Amino acid sequence: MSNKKLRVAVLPGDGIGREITESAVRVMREAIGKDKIEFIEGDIGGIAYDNTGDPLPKETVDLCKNSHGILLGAVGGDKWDHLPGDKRPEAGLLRLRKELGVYSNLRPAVIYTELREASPLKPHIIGDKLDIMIVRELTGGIYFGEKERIEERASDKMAYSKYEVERIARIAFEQAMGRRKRITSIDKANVLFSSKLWRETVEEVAKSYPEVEVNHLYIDNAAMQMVIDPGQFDVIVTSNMFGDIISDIASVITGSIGMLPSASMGDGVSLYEPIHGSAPDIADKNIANPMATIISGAMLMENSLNMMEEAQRIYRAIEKVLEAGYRTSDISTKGGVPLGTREITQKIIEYL
Ligand SMILES: NC(=O)c1ccc[n+]([C@@H]2O[C@H](COP(=O)([O-])OP(=O)(O)OC[C@H]3O[C@@H](n4cnc5c(N)ncnc54)[C@H](O)[C@@H]3O)[C@@H](O)[C@H]2O)c1
Ligand SMILES: CC(C)[C@H](C(=O)O)[C@@H](O)C(=O)O
Ligand SMILES: [Mg+2]
Repeated sequence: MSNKKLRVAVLPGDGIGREITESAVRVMREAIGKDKIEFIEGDIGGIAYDNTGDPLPKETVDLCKNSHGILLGAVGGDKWDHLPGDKRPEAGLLRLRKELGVYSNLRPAVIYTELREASPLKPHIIGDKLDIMIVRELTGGIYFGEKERIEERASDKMAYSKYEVERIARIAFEQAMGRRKRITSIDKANVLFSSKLWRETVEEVAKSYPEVEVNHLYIDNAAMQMVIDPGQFDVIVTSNMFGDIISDIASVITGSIGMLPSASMGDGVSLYEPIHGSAPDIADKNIANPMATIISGAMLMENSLNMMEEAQRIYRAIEKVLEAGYRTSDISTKGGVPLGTREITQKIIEYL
């Protein structure tokens, strides 16, 4: 990237996407100081299909590749569910991830002390601390395998190469080295060939990290363990589909899916997005929780713009807003009147 001015691509997408990205951009602008960054909008998902016939127009890919970081809202909605597979909003997002080569998706699931009551789990199950880093492989596996539909039979191939598993395993081990040095690799090696390769490869990479304790779980047991004893997890490394599922479970333990951000990285520009979807049931009502997107924006500033201090101000402001008792409706437990999307955003700005 040779541009002098820092540029962030903003892709609102569908449903609550516009509301939550607007919130994040407002907070980022305030934290950074005006005019230091240009935020340029692009279309993706259903809205892009409506405007151009393609859920990922070439202009959007060009914009992303010419930016220092990308902030995405969410894509999808009933309106586009009837479309053929490659025209669906979700296909636009998958193609973007693939085109950018962002194979490593980091999904930190952290429970804020103030939100313990919002968790569906009992306090003694949550324990003292919940701080899990889910490392999800993002550009391979069943999402991108050969697909076939012949009349009443359909298939999706789940394939992984050793190279793909090795590179994501290394990312996970590096994460673990900076944390509590414990990795849980999740697979289905009792049934799937691709999982057997996954497990063998993780074991091989583990030899270079003797300080890290490695544990393997099958996905079905992992889903149960996440609910009965989430405190056992430090870093989780897993494939594309298992990571998608286990991160939704982890998110709700933290109080709401509206709290979980993500960073997707590869060798080029990185993509930041909340882990939740376009939530069509609450779109345009000013009730969506914008915090996952705001935290994703802060991660973008930290990792892609080298603005560590400014990002820290955002993380702290969110903590202070929660400490002061402000909530959106998805995390509101005490029967008070929850704030709307715009109003909680304003509070976060006030606490910066
Ligand atoms: N990354 C993405 O763009 C992404 C991720 C998941 C789903 N989707 C798409 O989104 C659409 C809806 O999918 P879904 O309903 O299965 O999942 P979803 O994550 O959109 O919603 C699940 C539930 O969580 C709630 N929710 C989600 N985000 C919230 C927020 N920020 N604040 C408060 N509540 C929130 C919703 O209201 C809903 O009740 C589908 O078209 C799906 O394909 C997109
Ligand atoms: C919308 C969909 C393609 C996407 C995924 O499965 O990766 C979403 O669920 C996510 O978690 O980001
Ligand atoms: Mg998902």
